[in-house]
Amino acid sequence: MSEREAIGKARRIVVKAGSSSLTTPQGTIDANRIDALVDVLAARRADGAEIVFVSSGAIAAGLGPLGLTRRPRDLATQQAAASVGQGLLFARYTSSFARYGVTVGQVLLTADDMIRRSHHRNAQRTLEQLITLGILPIVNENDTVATDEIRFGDNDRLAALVAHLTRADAVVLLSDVDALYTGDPRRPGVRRIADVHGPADLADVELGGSGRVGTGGMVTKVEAARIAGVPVVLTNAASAAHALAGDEVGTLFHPADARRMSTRDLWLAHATTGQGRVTLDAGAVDAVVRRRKSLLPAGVTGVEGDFAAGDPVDLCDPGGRVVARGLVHYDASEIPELMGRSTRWLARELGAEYEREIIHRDHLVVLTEQ
Ligand SMILES: Nc1ncnc2c1ncn2[C@@H]1O[C@H](COP(=O)(O)OP(=O)(O)O)[C@@H](O)[C@H]1O
Ligand SMILES: N[C@@H](CCC(=O)OP(=O)(O)O)C(=O)O
Repeated sequence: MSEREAIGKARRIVVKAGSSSLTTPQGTIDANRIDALVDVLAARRADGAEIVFVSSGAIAAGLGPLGLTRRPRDLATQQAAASVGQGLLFARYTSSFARYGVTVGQVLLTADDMIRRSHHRNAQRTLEQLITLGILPIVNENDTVATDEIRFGDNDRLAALVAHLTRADAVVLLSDVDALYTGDPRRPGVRRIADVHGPADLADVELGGSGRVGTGGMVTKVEAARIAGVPVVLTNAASAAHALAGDEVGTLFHPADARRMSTRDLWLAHATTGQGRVTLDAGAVDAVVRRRKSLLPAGVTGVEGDFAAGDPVDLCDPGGRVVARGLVHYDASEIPELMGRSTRWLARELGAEYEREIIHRDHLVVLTEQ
């Protein structure tokens, strides 16, 4: 069975729709296009598939009601727009799916829900239970409380992580462009790419930025496809039915072997940015990279940046190359005093709470093999 055929027969599918496919240029929900997409999802569901729908559009749908004509730059206004828009969007989905007797459940995730083990299991359980109960989950980032530091920012990678969480068989990304092209399709002379098997197929592709209301453009879609671990089809909302049927539309990204990484590690590696850098001596690099140990204060030789405990930070070898990323247990300002010290010394001199690692191995992902 070809991968296209497998998508046509997939049991569980994550479908993600971008803001531009769901909202009008005036910053309101586009009821007609939402209904048309719901028609397609309901039909595939009636065919026996379990659909998990990742819907963007909260910020874009909140612009009109807030009297804004373009996506705001500042976080507080984005949060306000998302708060208004998410409610409107979900109300529309509720009534649109009700036409088919389908009940929908809203799942708003924060990045923390992917990394903290307890939250991660919780999100997984919630999604699984919704599906078991025959409810169609509609997922978005909880933009109203997300902050710039720890935030997915784009729903393409969120969709890939949801595919891992729900053990989906395929992902369909619906955008305002019908496929990946060799360059920005707003420019002449570009060619559609039908299949992507690996990085070599992308070597000459110019991955441009987003459209008017989207986030991330092609870069985040390619990244999502890389980490999904299952076939990913990229096309536009008008071709959704064909994509779900396994027809030759859009671009098919064939899966790489990403299944071996946990969702949490994938998130750390691909969906976070280091908020600072911690430099390791050679022994610590070996411990962290090769032996997969926690990072102890004794192996740290330098610290840069202004991060807080819980933030993702990059770990660098003595030459300055990033070798791992992890969630740090200390504020940046605390580390100079701990550097080079044994945990026993720290516990004796500073108190028992300083006996802990700089980064625990469970909160650490290696980014390069040594
Ligand atoms: N190589 C490319 N192939 C296809 N589209 C591209 C490419 N480079 C940039 N783009 C742009 O990416 C946009 C889609 O990304 P985005 O606006 O983030 O969409 P969405 O809201 O659906 O997530 C398209 O409108 C297109 O103009
Ligand atoms: N969570 C945000 C969407 C962010 C995003 O990825 O947007 P898009 O590129 O349109 O899929 C929102 O609902 O506005």
